[in-house]
Amino acid sequence: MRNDKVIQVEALTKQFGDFKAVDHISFHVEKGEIFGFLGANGAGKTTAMRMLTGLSKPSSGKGTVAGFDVLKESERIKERIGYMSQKFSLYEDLTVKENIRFYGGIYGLSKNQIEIKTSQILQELNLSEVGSKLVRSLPLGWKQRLAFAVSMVHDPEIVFLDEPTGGVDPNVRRQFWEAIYQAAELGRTIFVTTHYMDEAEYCDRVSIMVSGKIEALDTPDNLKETFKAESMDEVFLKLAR
Ligand SMILES: Nc1ncnc2c1ncn2[C@@H]1O[C@H](COP(=O)(O)OP(=O)(O)OP(=O)(O)O)[C@@H](O)[C@H]1O
Repeated sequence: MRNDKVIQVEALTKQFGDFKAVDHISFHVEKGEIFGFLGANGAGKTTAMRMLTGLSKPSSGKGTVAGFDVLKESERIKERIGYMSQKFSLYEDLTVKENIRFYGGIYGLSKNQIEIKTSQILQELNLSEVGSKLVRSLPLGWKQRLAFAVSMVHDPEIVFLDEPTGGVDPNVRRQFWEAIYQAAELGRTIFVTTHYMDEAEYCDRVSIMVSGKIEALDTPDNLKETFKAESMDEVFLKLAR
């Protein structure tokens, strides 16, 4: 892992009226890192992620994502990142191939690049046989893997995953995590929110957000040691209750 900071923020804050949904968070993420972003419901994860992905303007604070300023260069940031939301954005009424082509087009890939990417993704995901099927007909786990691949169609430096594995069983989640590891091995940085504490164990480092603030940030092993806990589940319960 090289020591490049691909995300670096200082005192980043988002205020809705008098309420600070994100309250002066400061942290960095290194290139190729799998960074877990944890917190109970309503802790402020999605709000923070929206600021990091250029979808929402911070109320105060500063920082860079992929080398661009979160306050002034949100459009540049969007070009350099991938994003997979909780309700991932595949079109159910389009086929697998059509979805890949559509997003390739959105990200400005040439026709040729789109064709190459399409066969690459279908092959990597073992989806060649269902390329012409409607996304609607695929099992949820396949859709999640496809959405992840599509979020990287433009070779982004950082991929933001917002609870990417909701609703599928542990086996299917493990397969998804294999895909995450593969992407990280290629030097891609992964920023992932999850409610599953076994997934937190798979991350290089984990931050835990409580009421808009980052209350802890370290490797899973160090967090367990610091909080005298057997598992990340216990760490999370001690902090976020
Ligand atoms: N546009 C908004 N206006 C006012 N309050 C908001 C807005 N967006 C979010 N909030 C509030 O900010 C807080 C943090 O919400 P956020 O969605 O970031 O939490 P979260 O950690 O992502 O939760 P979850 O895990 O449920 O997605 C919540 O109390 C929410 O009600």
